[in-house]
Amino acid sequence: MSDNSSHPPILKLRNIRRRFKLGETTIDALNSISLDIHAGEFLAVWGPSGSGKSTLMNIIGLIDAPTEGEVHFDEQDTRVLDDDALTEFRSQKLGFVFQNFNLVPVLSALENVMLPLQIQGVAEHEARERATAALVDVGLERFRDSVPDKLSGGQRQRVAIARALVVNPRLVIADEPTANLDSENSRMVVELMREMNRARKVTFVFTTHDQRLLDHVDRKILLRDGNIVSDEVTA
Ligand SMILES: Nc1ncnc2c1ncn2[C@@H]1O[C@H](COP(=O)(O)OP(=O)(O)OP(=O)(O)O)[C@@H](O)[C@H]1O
Repeated sequence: MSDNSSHPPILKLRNIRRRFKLGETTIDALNSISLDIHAGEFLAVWGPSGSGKSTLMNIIGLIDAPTEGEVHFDEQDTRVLDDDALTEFRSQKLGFVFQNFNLVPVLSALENVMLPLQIQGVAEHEARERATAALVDVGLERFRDSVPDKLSGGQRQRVAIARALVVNPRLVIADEPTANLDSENSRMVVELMREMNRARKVTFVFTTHDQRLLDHVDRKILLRDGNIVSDEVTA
């Protein structure tokens, strides 16, 4: 973990509870979770299926709101933000990487990477330049005109990482980024994220079941039954 604990955290969660109601049944997906994420961290959340990893990532990504508790992002208490403000906040400050890549199939790699910039209202020529630079960074410039179907799984995930990074987000959230990749592509994707973290100080938080990915992290948080059972700094 980088030694920046004197700076305010990017993300501060306090006493987060997330409860789902399914008819008569209540599911406590998260119970009183508190944690801080600081700039520069490379952090994994792991734990068994159903332990609350995706629920936690949705709350960190400001996609879902907790039933109880506080989420502060860059010292902003997100409870006071309305839906439009939250959408704006997400598009400016967060990058997302998904296990299924979530690329738009009819768009080229370059157009996929341009999308978040266009959503922000960045002019076409600037969006094109920045997206091209992001594809160079992930080593895929020569595939800029290829649609996702023509790319391997590992290449698709690298396009998705370029798309997440092109907005210079404060935090990149990756939910099981290697779940659909073979071991060689998983290794490449992890190394790429690690390189972006070390060289560019990009802050990553991701979920994983993959022990090889856990070997590369600075900090790992183990969830079980919606509780943090360990929060271990390994670097
Ligand atoms: N939208 C929802 N409605 C009802 N229950 C939900 C909802 N989302 C999650 N849950 C429940 O909350 C608990 C935690 O689920 P979550 O998906 O966060 O776990 P997970 O650790 O990400 O699991 P996996 O590794 O299988 O993806 C589970 O019992 C799940 O069934």
